[in-house]
Amino acid sequence: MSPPVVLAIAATDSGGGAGLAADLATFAALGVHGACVVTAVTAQDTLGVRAVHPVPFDVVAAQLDAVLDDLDPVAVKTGMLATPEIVRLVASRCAGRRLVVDPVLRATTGAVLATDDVIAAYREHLLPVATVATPNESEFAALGRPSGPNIQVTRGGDIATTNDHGTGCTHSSALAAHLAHGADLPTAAARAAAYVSHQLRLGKDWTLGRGRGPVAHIHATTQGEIA
Ligand SMILES: Nc1ncnc2c1ncn2[C@@H]1O[C@H](COP(=O)(O)OP(=O)(O)OP(=O)(O)O)[C@@H](O)[C@H]1O
Ligand SMILES: Cc1ncc(COP(=O)(O)O)c(N)n1
Repeated sequence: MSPPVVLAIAATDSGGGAGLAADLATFAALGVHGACVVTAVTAQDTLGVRAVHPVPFDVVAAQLDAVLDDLDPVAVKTGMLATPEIVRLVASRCAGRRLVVDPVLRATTGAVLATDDVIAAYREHLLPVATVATPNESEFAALGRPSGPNIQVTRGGDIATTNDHGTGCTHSSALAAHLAHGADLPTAAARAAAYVSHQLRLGKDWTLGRGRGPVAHIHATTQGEIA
């Protein structure tokens, strides 16, 4: 049987920890086929963001058309959306699907990834059509503390690790993957939290880069079989 298709609409992270790298690795780990629409290219590593280059709007729209026309994703997750025009496009084209919105406004390392007009577009256009939105505390505050059953504020957890770059991306992608498999929202949320804490535990002693390392997205036993 074919796997469900899940679409990630987000930005690249050259360090491979956050954004689309985290999204596609999580999709692979959880048995869904991942499609991706690139909204921006970031020059980034475990220490910080050096540059952000938004993809032109018509190229983002063309990627989205291609995926929606041909692959009919059962669930969509959004990460960094870069411009208010992209936020509005995603809201109009993805409303009605299982839509997980992770409002990426700032990197853990401090860089601002969304301007005020992007935040306003989230509030007006994207949050109202989300199946679930997963801001962390500071994103929740920046969005004006929106209320509603579809707002699930994320709050870190009890695993002590500095290898947590891309945790929010990983969590929202896991949520979308479980929704695509047919889980209801409470079940998908519980499974996503369990996946993230399990993978954070597996990667907590890794030393990749000099800053905040990535989550170990793929189960450790596969490493033993390959190496
Ligand atoms: N240290 C941890 N131990 C266990 N679970 C965690 C931990 N950190 C995060 N999680 C899980 O991942 C979810 C998302 O984490 P968090 O709230 O830190 O996201 P975030 O701040 O958006 O992350 P990022 O800044 O990487 O995008 C949490 O709700 C929780 O389920
Ligand atoms: C392309 C991209 N998307 C999302 C994040 C947020 O992840 P984090 O908060 O872990 O830095 C990021 N840093 N870069």
